[in-house]
Amino acid sequence: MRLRTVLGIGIGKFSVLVGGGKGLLKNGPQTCRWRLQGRRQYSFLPDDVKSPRAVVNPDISKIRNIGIMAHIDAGKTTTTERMLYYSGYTRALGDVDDGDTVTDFMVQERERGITIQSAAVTFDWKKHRINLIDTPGHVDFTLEVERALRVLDGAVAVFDASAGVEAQTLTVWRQAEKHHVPCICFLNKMDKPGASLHFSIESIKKKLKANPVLLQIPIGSGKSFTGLIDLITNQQMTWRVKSRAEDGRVFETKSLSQSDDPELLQDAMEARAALIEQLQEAVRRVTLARKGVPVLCGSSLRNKGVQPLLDAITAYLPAPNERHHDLVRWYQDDLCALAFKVVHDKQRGPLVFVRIYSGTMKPQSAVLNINRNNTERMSRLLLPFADQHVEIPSLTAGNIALCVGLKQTVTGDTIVSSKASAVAAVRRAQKEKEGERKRGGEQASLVLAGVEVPEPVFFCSIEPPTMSRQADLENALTCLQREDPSLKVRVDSDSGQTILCGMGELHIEILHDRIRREYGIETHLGPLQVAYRETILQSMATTDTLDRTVGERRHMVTVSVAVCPIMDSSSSSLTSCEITYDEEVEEQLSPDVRDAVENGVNSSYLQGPLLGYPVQGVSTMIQSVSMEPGTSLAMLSACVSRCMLKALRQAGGQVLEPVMSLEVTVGEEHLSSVLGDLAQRRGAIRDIQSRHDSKVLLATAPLAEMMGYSTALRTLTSGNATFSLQLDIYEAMNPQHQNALLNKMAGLA
Ligand SMILES: Nc1nc2c(ncn2[C@@H]2O[C@H](COP(=O)(O)OP(=O)(O)OP(=O)(O)O)[C@@H](O)[C@H]2O)c(=O)[nH]1
Repeated sequence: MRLRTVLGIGIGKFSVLVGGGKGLLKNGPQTCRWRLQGRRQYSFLPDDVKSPRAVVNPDISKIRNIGIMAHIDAGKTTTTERMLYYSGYTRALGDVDDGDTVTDFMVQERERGITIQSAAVTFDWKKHRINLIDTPGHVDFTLEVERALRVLDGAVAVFDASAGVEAQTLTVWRQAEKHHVPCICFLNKMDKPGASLHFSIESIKKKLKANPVLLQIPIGSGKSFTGLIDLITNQQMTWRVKSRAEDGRVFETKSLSQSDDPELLQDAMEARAALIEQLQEAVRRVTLARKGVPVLCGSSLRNKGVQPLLDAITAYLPAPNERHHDLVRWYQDDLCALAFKVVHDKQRGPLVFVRIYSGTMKPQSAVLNINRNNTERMSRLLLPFADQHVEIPSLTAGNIALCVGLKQTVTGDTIVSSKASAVAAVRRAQKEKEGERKRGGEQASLVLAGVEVPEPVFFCSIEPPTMSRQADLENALTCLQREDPSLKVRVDSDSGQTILCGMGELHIEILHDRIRREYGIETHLGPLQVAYRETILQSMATTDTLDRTVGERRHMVTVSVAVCPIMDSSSSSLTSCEITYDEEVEEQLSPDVRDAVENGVNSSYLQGPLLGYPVQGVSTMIQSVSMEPGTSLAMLSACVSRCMLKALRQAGGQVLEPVMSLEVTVGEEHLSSVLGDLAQRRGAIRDIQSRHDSKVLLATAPLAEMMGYSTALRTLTSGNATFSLQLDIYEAMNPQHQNALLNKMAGLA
């Protein structure tokens, strides 16, 4: 039978009948049984399924804003589902493979069994409020993880214990490091035959360069994995689950040592309690300082180890007031919040997720968006519970909320209560930072750092079914862009076509699907193309003169520019272009003329001379500008642009192509065919590692050669391989491949 996850709406009571050593827990269609065997039984599931309205609103020290992050398929969603179940917020265990989980509520997520957008849920666990964000593992949705980490205080990194650290684990770990987010590691899938505690711990040390603090060891392995020993409390926990149908709510704990002398036992217990407290405090300090990461194990799918993980979240991860957010302290008790995600709701319009850093948020109030310098009215305030939201009267610092009514706010914006409170915060900041105020930094210093948006590597044209739907398509794309800053949309100046730029094949495919389902527009996508870049190989100086008479007016201008390459091939981030001036020229030019010159240079950077791709890694020096009186600024810009094109052409154009790093996990028997295929894709093998009976192949390959790789790999290995692909670097193409590309683009090949 397919179980459905129902939230706490109109729910009847569980009835618990205990008799003759047997328990029976009834819950509508589900019935769970357990047997009492004279040992203590723990069940944290309350009698009722709780409504998200019932979430406790504790002191800030008892709030945990955490994210769940991992490589794709490590089990984040399954773990989150168990957390909601054991904390009493769902009445059935959602299953990603059945497509009925709470947090993967998008149709595409349920169909594909993957997380695409990070979902937020709020629940409580032992008097703590946990605001949890389940983030996607697929590399195409990395920005979702980054956005979530920006506003979290702690994270749980979930591992497949048979695979240890995988490619995307490394990426998300680095993101957590960047935002100084303390982490706990959860070694999931301990029930898999290849699961290994030792292997996983070693890979955490070696690949993440982290210091694992092992808090539990598993009892049994693979199919015989039954529970854990808690190394701090010295207790063993075993889950009496024989089949998948049993839900693991019940597990037993027994003390490892017993004594007959009650007095001695009492003394020992007290001493032990003091020791444990000290130890726990030490583990906590180490975790918060990111000097070590607590490691726990379990199997979410088999319902083992999730309750101790929840305990560890409350014990070791920081409360919001234990994290140092430098920029917000100037607001003191005034409202300061960061918008970290926007979703579009058909009925309610844009819903903005915010993290409140200070002060209190209330519905029916006006707030100031510092980034946009405008005042907006928030109509309602909601508590997120996946796609179900609960209206609340107010929310205090340290929490995550959903705002209705903010129409202009986008991801990365800072929201405060009023202009007056922003000015007061500036004053406080200035007082504190007296003497070291940065140039023009007043406003900027109050804006919380936004989120870095990665460069899209793929693009394709998108067309509505008929021109009459063009406006609808534009509206859909505007909404989708507000939700997803990694989607870029532009209009091709030559063809007039609308172009989508995204992070990968899956990203574009999902967007296409969402436009169809959510906005009812059947669009046509052009072939997926690689986002190349252009640069130059050598320095070049050129002069150009424009002499044109328009009507009565003669426009005459002569400019000289020098371009030179400034390529930094050591990083994947694109080296932006620069504009500099000869000293004497700089002094002569008025601000208007400078703007016109820079417009001309920048427009030439947008479309390179070879194939019309954006130019990067070029520094331009303006050597001279001489204009006859009466020449317009538009003509000046046009002349600069033309001169730049000439200079870039003469400097020898070079195409840069995105090169991806690739990790393929494949059974030994298919290794040679995967290697052979990669050689044909201009792949370069960096390393081949052994992992149990599989091989892990680390390689780089140009993105242009990796189109449709998932289908090719599935065919080559009969579906027995997984891979992940992410941008490594933009690299100069060799002359042979560049010529082939130029011919192809010119329609000659
Ligand atoms: N054997 C085993 N399988 C598990 C366990 N936890 C999850 N799985 C399975 O692993 C697959 C992926 O689980 P998910 O919970 O969707 O993983 P995820 O990390 O949320 O995946 P993405 O969000 O798509 O990155 C599903 O088929 C689960 O049933 C576990 O403890 N043991």
